[in-house]
Amino acid sequence: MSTPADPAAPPAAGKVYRIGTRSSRLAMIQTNIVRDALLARHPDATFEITAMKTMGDKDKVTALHSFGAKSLWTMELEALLLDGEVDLIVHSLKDMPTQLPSGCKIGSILEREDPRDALVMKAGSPHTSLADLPPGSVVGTSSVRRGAQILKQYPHLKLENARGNVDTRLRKLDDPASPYACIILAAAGLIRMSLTHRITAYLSSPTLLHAVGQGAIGIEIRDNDAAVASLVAPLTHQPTYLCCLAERQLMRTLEGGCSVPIGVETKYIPIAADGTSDKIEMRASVSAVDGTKFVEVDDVLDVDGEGRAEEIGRTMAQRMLDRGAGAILAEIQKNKEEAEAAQAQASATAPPPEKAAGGADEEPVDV
Ligand SMILES: NCc1[nH]cc(CCC(=O)O)c1CC(=O)O
Repeated sequence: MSTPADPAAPPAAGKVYRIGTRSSRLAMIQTNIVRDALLARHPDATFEITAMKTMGDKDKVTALHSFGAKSLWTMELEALLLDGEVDLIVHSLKDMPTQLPSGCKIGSILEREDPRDALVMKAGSPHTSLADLPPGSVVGTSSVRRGAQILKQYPHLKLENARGNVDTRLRKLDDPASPYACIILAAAGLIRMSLTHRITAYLSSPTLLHAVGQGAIGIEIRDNDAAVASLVAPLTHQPTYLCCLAERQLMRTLEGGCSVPIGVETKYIPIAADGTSDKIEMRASVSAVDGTKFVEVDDVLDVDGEGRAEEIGRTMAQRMLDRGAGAILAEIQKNKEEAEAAQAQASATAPPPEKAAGGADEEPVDV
């Protein structure tokens, strides 16, 4: 993969580029950000948006993990990309698997929106923080990363799944009949959807480290398409790009094929022109699902191009493994396999469950 560098020749006037995306409201907003940025640079070109519901959008029942969870939301769009039906795909970077299919690559990562998680209280709640909530209060989240870190600090709170897109989750939260005292969402999604007023508090370390890639928009392209590579490269925000490469390499080194509760925070530290390297500060954690075990590392390391950025992710992952993260990961993997076996057994004996109405509005399995 080459560093997104500045531009080659502009596209021929009148050229048509097709942009693939999921059709949720947030995905469309993010796709419009990319389309507008491309159009501003290439007013003579045409950018068409192809929005689709993906398998993950349509089937809310099938055991997600048995399909390799995360790729459910990206693989059909990637098939369109590889077939030449679209020329680029706009994703929330945090929903992109760390291993892309062969023939695909990241062409650009745009400047990150606020990467933190956000606490959203039920409408009319008198509470303003997690610390404020009485014992037994229900936090709505389907993310093991969010759940584990919240239980670690607030073991007296209860977790309940809260699925659906951002609008759906807010509606469920505010329903007086729902059990939720609050939900946790990515601040970036709320901000981009003009829902900033719903943010009760921003959460960050030591309470909650965000997901790998959270808040960033990633553009996926064909790895042999030099024209589209040079079209999208100028949209890259280099500090975001390097931080996200480091985060994705951390995850790739730790996960061994399955998604696990990894939290991360990175900060890009540019150094004045004194000859020293820019640096990335990275803090990362792995937690047991119930929050009882926890490994965290934090350091500031030199970054100099994408190779060094990935090296930072690998180094920090190795330090976590040296400090016992492997045992936590193995336990999570074992629990996952047992749950899948139980599920397989249940679906072999029970009639197939009805498919939920679902829709383009569903967001991916939470991370
Ligand atoms: N899990 C789904 C998802 N994927 C990206 C975002 C928000 C935008 C982002 O983090 O870039 C969300 C919703 C959320 O977690 O609240």
